[in-house]
Amino acid sequence: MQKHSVKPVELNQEYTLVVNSHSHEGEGIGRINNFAIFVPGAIPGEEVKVKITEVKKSFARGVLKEIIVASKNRNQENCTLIDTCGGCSLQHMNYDAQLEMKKEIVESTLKKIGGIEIEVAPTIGMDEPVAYRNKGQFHVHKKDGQVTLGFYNKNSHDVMGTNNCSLFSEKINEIVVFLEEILTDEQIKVYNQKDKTGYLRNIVFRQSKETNEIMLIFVTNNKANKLNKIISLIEEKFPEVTSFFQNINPEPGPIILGKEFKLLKGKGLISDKLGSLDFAISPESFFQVNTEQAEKLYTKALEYAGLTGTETVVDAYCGIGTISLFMAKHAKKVYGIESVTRATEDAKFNAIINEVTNAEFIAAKIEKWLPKWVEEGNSADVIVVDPPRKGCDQETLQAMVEAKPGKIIYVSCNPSTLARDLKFIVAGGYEVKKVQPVDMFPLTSHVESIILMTSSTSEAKK
Ligand SMILES: C[S@@+](CC[C@H](N)C(=O)[O-])C[C@H]1O[C@@H](n2cnc3c(N)ncnc32)[C@H](O)[C@@H]1O
Repeated sequence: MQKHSVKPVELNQEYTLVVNSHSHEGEGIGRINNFAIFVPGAIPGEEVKVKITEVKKSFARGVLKEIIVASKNRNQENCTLIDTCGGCSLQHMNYDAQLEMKKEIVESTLKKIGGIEIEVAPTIGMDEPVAYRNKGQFHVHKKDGQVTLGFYNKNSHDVMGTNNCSLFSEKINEIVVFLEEILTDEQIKVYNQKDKTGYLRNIVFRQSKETNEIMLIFVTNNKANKLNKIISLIEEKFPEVTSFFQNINPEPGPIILGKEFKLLKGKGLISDKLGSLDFAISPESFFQVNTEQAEKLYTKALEYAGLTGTETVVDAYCGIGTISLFMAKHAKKVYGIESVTRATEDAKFNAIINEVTNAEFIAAKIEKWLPKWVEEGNSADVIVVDPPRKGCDQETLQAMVEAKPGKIIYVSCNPSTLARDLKFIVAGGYEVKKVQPVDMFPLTSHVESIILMTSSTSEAKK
């Protein structure tokens, strides 16, 4: 980006500009005298009036005041909270345009950070991108005696009610309203972010798409259990809530869940289905938030692996064993490696309920386990990695290329760390063959991708 000694825009002034590109967060970008202005909510092709809210050395940011010429990709029916909620940054665009933008984000990030130029496949979208979230994390807030469950405002930590959020099922929205009523009536002390006092901090929901059963997790500031009355009232009205947990989080920071979970009532697990496989999920285990799209993602992983029944597969960062079990029925042996012990236990249980006997799950950090496993002379035909947003550690990447599998499949929810890691793997003797974005998070700028890499050396296992 070019640096300007005299900025062509001034704070709080209004300007008219044409938007001609977008950022990786989906904000529109227009230029004044070649000085980039980022405008959330503006779409490439639009002419807009903006008010400048921030001026930096090489760019500025503005709020959209008026759309002078609208894009044909502008969505006309938006959520009533579009101007305040920080949740759905792409909801002002129609769905096809969102999918196209995500493809472009992946393509340009791979090129810019990874130096990889490749044709990216069109993003796999949903038939109907609504009510897709199987997990919701709501902040609990009290003002003038009234309790609200909601999300942070766009530009602050003020909590705003969700007003029937379309990302969740009707049932979750009904329970949210009911909880707001009973928490207000029962005078439950709500945690105050500012002075760090109070009891109830967050309420987390998980819902099974297959069975509709719901798990509720009450996040509290201390170990006291003041929730029994609330639980009885919910149980009476909503029999689909089958597990009630307390999670204790005394830490003052922004992380929602603490380390300790206590089952207060119910089964303690919810069950869901992906393809023909059943999965049991504990409150602390990772499970993709969009069940319908997760199934498409894992089906793609299986297609890329091209298994014939003779292969050894390593599924690194395996969670509750989703990808491992998708692969196990078509491979000789699968190793699933996961750092959260409880998730590994879920994975072992999931192998049993699906009658899979050739998958072994190991509770370990992959950056410790894989180098040792390779050093002991082991090798795999296919290595799948599906790391958290920060991507893979150097030790993992190094061990992966040293293991010389015929195929590496990389599943990622962060194009930037993906691009960084692919660059390393390419330097280690691999070629990027296929890049497939999958829309796991419709209406937001987040994008999941799956990448197939094959070895470009003859030493690797075919
Ligand atoms: C994006 S999730 C993917 C889980 C699984 N593949 C799925 O699709 O459900 C990443 C997983 O990696 C686990 N994890 C994080 N750091 C790890 C590490 N250093 N070694 C092994 N697993 C790790 C997390 O607990 C989480 O379950």
